Order: sequence, then C-alpha cells, then structure tokens
Amino acid sequence: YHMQVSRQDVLDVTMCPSEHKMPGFSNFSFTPRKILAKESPCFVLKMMKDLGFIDSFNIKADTLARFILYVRKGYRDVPYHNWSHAFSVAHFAYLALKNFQLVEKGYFTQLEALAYFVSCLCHDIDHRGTTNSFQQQSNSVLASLYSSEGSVMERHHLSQTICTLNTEGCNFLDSLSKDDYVKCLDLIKDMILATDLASHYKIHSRQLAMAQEGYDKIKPENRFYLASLLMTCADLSDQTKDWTETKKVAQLIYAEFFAQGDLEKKMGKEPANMMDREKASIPDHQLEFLTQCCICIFRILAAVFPNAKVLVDAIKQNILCWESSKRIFNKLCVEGVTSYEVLVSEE
Ligand SMILES: COc1ccc(Cl)c(-c2nnc3c(C)nc4ccc(C(=O)NCC(C)C)cc4n23)c1
Ligand SMILES: [Mg+2]
Ligand SMILES: [Zn+2]
Repeated sequence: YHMQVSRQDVLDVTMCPSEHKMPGFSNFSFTPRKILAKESPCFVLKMMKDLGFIDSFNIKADTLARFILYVRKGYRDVPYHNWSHAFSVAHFAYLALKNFQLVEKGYFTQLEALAYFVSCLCHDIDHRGTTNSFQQQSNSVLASLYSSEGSVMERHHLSQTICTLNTEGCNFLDSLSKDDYVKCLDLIKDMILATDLASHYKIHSRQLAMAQEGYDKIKPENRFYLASLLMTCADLSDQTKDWTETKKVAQLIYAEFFAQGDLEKKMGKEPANMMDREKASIPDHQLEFLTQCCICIFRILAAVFPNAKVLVDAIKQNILCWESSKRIFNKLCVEGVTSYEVLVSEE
C-alpha cells in the first residue's frame, strides 16, 4: 500500500519552488481548476504554509506532503467528484480564510481554520459519482454501513479521511496536543457531515436568522452554523466563477448525473428527470438550483461578510447567462438533440 506514494513523490512536494508565482491566486475570481493536477499538491502545501498552519502546529512537511498525496490518491477518476473538485473546494477555504480574515477577526480559532481547510480537501474522498439516494436504491455496501444514520456518502468520506490520517507516515496532526487533536477530529467530523446538501436544508433557516440578527461569535451554535455555511459555500464555489468555468463544471456534473441515470435504467429503475439524459433540461434545472439554493446560501454569507457580495454578483451573472443560453437551447433543442449535447457543443 505504501508503494502508491514514493519517497521521491514526497520530496517533489516538500521541495517544490515556493516562489511559484500565481498572480491573483488569493482573489475570489481566481479559478483553481486551471492548476494542473501534478502541481496541485505543491499548491496545497503552499496554501497551508501561507495560512500559518505549519508554524502554528509545528507540522512536519514530509508527513503533510505524504498525507496530501494519499488524499489525492483517495479520489476516483469520476467526471465531477474527483481531486480537481477537492482542490478547488480547498482553494475556496483558503480564499475565505484570507479575504474574510476568519482567524484575525475571531470567527475561527487557528485550529478551526486548520479543520476547515483539511475538511474541504478531504470532504468527498472516494466518491463514486453517485448520490446518497443511489446508495440506498442500489443497496450498496456504504448504504448497509451508514444508511441508518443518513448522510451515507459523507460518513464514508469522513471514514476515509481518518483512515488516511492513520496511514503510516501520514498523520501530520500527531504534532498537535492531545486536546487539540481530539478537538480537530471532532471539527472535521461536523464539517464533512455538513457537506450533505440535505443537512444544509435542515439548518438553512437558522443560518438565515443568525445572519439577520447579526452574527454573535459567543453563541456556540452560531460557530457550528457558520462552519457549516462555509463548507457548503466552498462545495458550491464553482458557481461564483466566470461563465466559461460555470458551463464547464455543469458539463462535468451532468456527465456524472447522466451516468447514474444510465445505471438506474439498467437496474430497471426510473431515474429522476435531472439524471435522465433524454429528459433533463439543464438550463431549467441549473436556474432552479442557482436561484433556489446557491444564491440564497451566498446571500447569507454576504450578510455576515460584506466583501462576499462579489460572490453573489457572480452567481447573478451566471443566472443571466443560463437564461440567455436557455433561449439558445430551446431553439437548438429541435427533435432529438438533448440539452446535454447542446451544452457540450457550445464551445
Ligand atoms: C453541496 O453538496 C453537493 C453535492 C452534490 C452536488 Cl452535484 C452538488 C452540486 N455542486 N454544484 C452543483 C450544481 C451546479 N448543480 C447541482 C444541481 C443539483 C444538485 C443536487 O444535489 N440535487 C439533489 C439531488 C442530487 C438529490 C447538486 C448540484 N451541485 C453539491
Ligand atoms: Mg459531497
Ligand atoms: Zn463536494
């Protein structure tokens, strides 16, 4: 198992030129998907150094490098829920920590910041490109393990994260004090479980109330709601980038959804419309997702952090683009051409 990550691989990451200049890397408009997969482990290390985690927690660089490489190995080659998604979600955590000054302004302790960044990097480890409901439908091993508690995939991602930490030479958290270590794992658990969209819907109204009353750092439940909100925002952060990026990401998401729909048809099940390549209307579904779910979440974020308004504006821009592309789709979706074929053809 140790053969998967060589000593040389670890050395390449620890020795990577930290003067890797990436103009705009810490701006909200930066698109992390343009970082090549082979360079991304260096950028993860660079972000963690820049956030002060290495110094604050006396983390050993080669242990952290090995952990990052095993986490990358833990992601599968599926269209959307792959390492590139994990890296982009972790990059948003970096942007939030820096641009909202989460630690400097007392929203997060340095330990909560570390847990947030690591949770984002690991939040979808070993995703199979299928939804929680598909686990139930297909009686998957994961469903038999976790369906009684719910959030089946998220519990698996958490379990894989712990397993990776316990892989020999990967536990970069073992330099933490006993208390910090236990607290950090507890935070990682809450944060990874918070990425189940169904869990978000359960607390959405309380997050909205929290923002409208004015964020009160003293209330412990507020710290939980803020951490959950920041996890969901990171998970959806592709939607805050430019239209070219948003369109590319939609192609990946629907490639995954339609592959699941094809599987469900083979199993003699009727897939949901948005999973059925013959029935899905991508612009309509995306407009519904952006207007009913995405923009609401980022509006709450902007109520707590005023400079997050640019993220809401970016989503509004993408909504306009989906509306105009919807008109083009409707014209092109003549007999037999599916909306996915139009989406991928619109290069
Ligand atoms: C925060 O957790 C997740 C988990 C999985 C995914 Cl794919 C996403 C996600 N990230 N970007 C998107 C975009 C652009 N559109 C989406 C449209 C529908 C759905 C969805 O989950 N509908 C519910 C049904 C599957 C039960 C998710 C969408 N989504 C977020
Ligand atoms: Mg997930
Ligand atoms: Zn995700």
